[in-house]
Amino acid sequence: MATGRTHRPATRSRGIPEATVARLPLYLRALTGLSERSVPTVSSEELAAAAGVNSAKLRKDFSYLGSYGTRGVGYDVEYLVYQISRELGLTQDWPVVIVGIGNLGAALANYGGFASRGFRVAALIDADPAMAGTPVAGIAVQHSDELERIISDNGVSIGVISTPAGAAQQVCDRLVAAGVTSILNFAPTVLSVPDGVDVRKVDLSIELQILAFHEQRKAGEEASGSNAEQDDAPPLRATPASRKGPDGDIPAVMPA
Ligand SMILES: NC(=O)c1ccc[n+]([C@@H]2O[C@H](COP(=O)([O-])OP(=O)(O)OC[C@H]3O[C@@H](n4cnc5c(N)ncnc54)[C@H](O)[C@@H]3O)[C@@H](O)[C@H]2O)c1
Repeated sequence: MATGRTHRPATRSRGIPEATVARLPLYLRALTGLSERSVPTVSSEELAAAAGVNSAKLRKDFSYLGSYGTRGVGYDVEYLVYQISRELGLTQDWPVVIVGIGNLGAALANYGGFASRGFRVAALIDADPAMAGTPVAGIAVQHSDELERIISDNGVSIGVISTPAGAAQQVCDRLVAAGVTSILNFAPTVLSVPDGVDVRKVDLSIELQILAFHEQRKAGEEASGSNAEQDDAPPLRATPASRKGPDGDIPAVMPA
């Protein structure tokens, strides 16, 4: 669900394109489901369907991992889980801090999916002195005066920002100065970071706006279909890629 982009070149150092990296979590989620059902092998078509990705693209993605499957058998589920987890750096524990423990920060802290994917919530930080010591998801909130010490003590490299937009850049600067090199930003603002720091932005309202665009387009197509002669303007239509979800990272539009 993360939108925006990382501040990195399109191809990572080991030669895996960013678009492939962005799909690896989708494969992993599908594979984890198969693993939980003790399914031993899976074909590229089955896995592609489960991940919502085109199967040719899946095979290309897996070739970057050196994983080609066995003809007639498919891919070994457990080995692929291991390979992708290793590639994503999930075979190690990642301590994460969440800054801004309001509605969203508390919901994120309570989300069980982080820990099961190797992300341990090491600390919850908020600027409101009244919140200091308050337990959220079983962790006592700490005051933001402690931010630098917390980052250093816990060896944190990943920070989540869920403060109001006006505070996000300052929080980001402090996180980076304290040693954080990856930031997941929920605040509706663009963050400036130095080279070497990755930022991913999550904005549900942007996702909704994209859906609204498609809804409007569908309604326009219906209207022009039933009353085509009255509509001179060419409607915008989505490219096929924009309908594919994970395959089409940025929905593109072009004149019909
Ligand atoms: N990305 C999304 O899809 C999405 C969805 C919902 C909300 N948001 C955004 O997430 C942010 C939080 O929303 P919310 O509803 O939880 O707000 P909220 O007001 O409930 O919580 C914000 C918290 O941040 C704390 N805070 C303020 N300044 C701080 C600072 N400098 N350092 C540390 N903590 C600080 C406040 O004390 C408060 O507890 C907002 O920017 C909002 O727009 C994004």
